[in-house]
Amino acid sequence: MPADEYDVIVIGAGPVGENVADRAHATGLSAVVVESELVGGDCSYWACIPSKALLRPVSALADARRVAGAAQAVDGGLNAEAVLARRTSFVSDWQDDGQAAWLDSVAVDLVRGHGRLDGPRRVVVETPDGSSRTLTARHAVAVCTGSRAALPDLPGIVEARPWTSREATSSKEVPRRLAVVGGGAVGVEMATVWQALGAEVTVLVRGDRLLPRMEPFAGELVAGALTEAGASVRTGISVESLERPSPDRPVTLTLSDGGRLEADEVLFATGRAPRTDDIGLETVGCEPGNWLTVDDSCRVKGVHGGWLYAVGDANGRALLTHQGKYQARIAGSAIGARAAGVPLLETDRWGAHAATADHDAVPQVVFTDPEATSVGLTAAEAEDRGLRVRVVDQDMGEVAGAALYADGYRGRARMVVDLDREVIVGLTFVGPGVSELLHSASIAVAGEVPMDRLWHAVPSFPSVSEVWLRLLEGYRG
Ligand SMILES: Cc1cc2nc3c(=O)[nH]c(=O)nc-3n(C[C@H](O)[C@H](O)[C@H](O)COP(=O)(O)OP(=O)(O)OC[C@H]3O[C@@H](n4cnc5c(N)ncnc54)[C@H](O)[C@@H]3O)c2cc1C
Ligand SMILES: NC(=O)c1ccc[n+]([C@@H]2O[C@H](COP(=O)([O-])OP(=O)(O)OC[C@H]3O[C@@H](n4cnc5c(N)ncnc54)[C@H](O)[C@@H]3O)[C@@H](O)[C@H]2O)c1
Repeated sequence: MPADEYDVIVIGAGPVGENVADRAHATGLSAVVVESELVGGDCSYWACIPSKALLRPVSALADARRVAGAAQAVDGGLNAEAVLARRTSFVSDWQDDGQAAWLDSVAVDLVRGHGRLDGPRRVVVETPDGSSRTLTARHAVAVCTGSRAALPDLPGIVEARPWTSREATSSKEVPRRLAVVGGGAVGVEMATVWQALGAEVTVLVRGDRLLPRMEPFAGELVAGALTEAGASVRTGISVESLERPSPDRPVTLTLSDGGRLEADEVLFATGRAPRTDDIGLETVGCEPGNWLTVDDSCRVKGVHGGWLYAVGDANGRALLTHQGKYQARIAGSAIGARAAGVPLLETDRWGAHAATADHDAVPQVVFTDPEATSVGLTAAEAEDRGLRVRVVDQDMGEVAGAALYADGYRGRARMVVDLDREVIVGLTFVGPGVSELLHSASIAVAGEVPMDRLWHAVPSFPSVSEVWLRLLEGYRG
């Protein structure tokens, strides 16, 4: 085989690209990954890892403060310098040697540079030294190029040099005043961090609540906690223009209610755009710049020969690392099976080559204090799908394990049950320490465990997980 011919070419070495290559290689195929920045992707250096490294000290301190006896031992706030240093250590000071070595250890080749499709099964890489290298794939090319922050087109936004998620997770200084635009996961997590590190934070939300994709009480509890921590959360308001007279001066936002807000930095946490605009999609009959539409094996629809895959953020199905890695496991094995000429792929619902969970069982933990977690459908989404549901709510403060976990525990849970199938289709837990509870809910939802059988899954006393018993009792009456 000539040196630059592989069975599989992966464009983008984020967590998803790494996993597609590894899974395809595990089926006996040769694989190469093309990466233009750092092996490990946004997730490792400017998203999940640094944000969680910054958030963990916030919740650890808050947890201690909520337990009499331990609270008395806490006599100060966070040490911002140490928190930022911990973050920097978790991102290996933005060096990717460790992750590049991992690729090597699983026998996946790495080509550094910007990859672009150049017709069917061909990728041209513009390498850092300005030369180009052509790779050809015998079986498949997987686009795993991720997403970037989407900024609204507002007057003055370029001159304002706003923070995106990249600056919000990598800043080495705490701004005195930070305006956060957007109340999704990035907005609330970063507001939590920077407020706790000493910034004066104002969150500007154009809708009526934070975390609009979750049950309404999630945003309400997180907004309440942010406000108690000293942040200002303003709903029903948007930014109309920005003005920063010079880079070293504050930025002034003009708001939709006619008011103005001055800040030292402004973070736009207003969603994501696919990195599919400059990857040669036009050479294979696809429209550049869009989320790539795929089937459940992550194969791009409408491409002759079925050799092009899009996995992870690039397909827009669920912008989460764990969900992208799940898709990567499915796509990697589907590529392997197709290459081996396996006639029937298991593409039915919950089959080995179908990313069914993307539709019905996407888990998410928003690592604010309190944590906001969910899997499956909200009550409103279930009703939109025409399901006949029963909703059971539970105040988590009434659960003995929760009361022991934190004095005055505040949290809430909601279970959404499909009455026709007698299975749970959605679960939401909001409260301190609930992130580790979520996987039990994912198992119930993805496993479609019957309500009658869940009755036999006994949660330990006195743990926070006894909320399960309360929800099931509420359902059975
Ligand atoms: C602030 C923040 C916090 C988050 N926290 C979480 C969290 O806690 N949990 C969670 O599950 N998700 C979280 N997410 C979402 C998560 O970061 C993404 O879902 C995940 O990074 C997607 O992985 P990916 O491999 O598809 O893309 P990426 O991680 O973006 O990787 C794509 C890679 O492709 C490379 N690339 C792009 N174009 C080319 C090209 N033409 N040639 C070569 N290489 C290219 C890029 O350089 C990059 O390395 C967070 C997101 C943000 C912004
Ligand atoms: N812990 C986690 O799992 C985690 C953490 C961070 C990010 N993420 C993922 O990363 C993705 C991106 O997060 P995000 O918070 O940037 O996006 P998002 O889409 O979740 O939220 C963006 C918010 O900004 C609002 N918005 C959009 N344009 C606006 C404008 N011009 N003015 C004011 N508001 C505007 C939207 O209405 C939305 O509520 C999400 O899909 C999220 O799941 C996950």
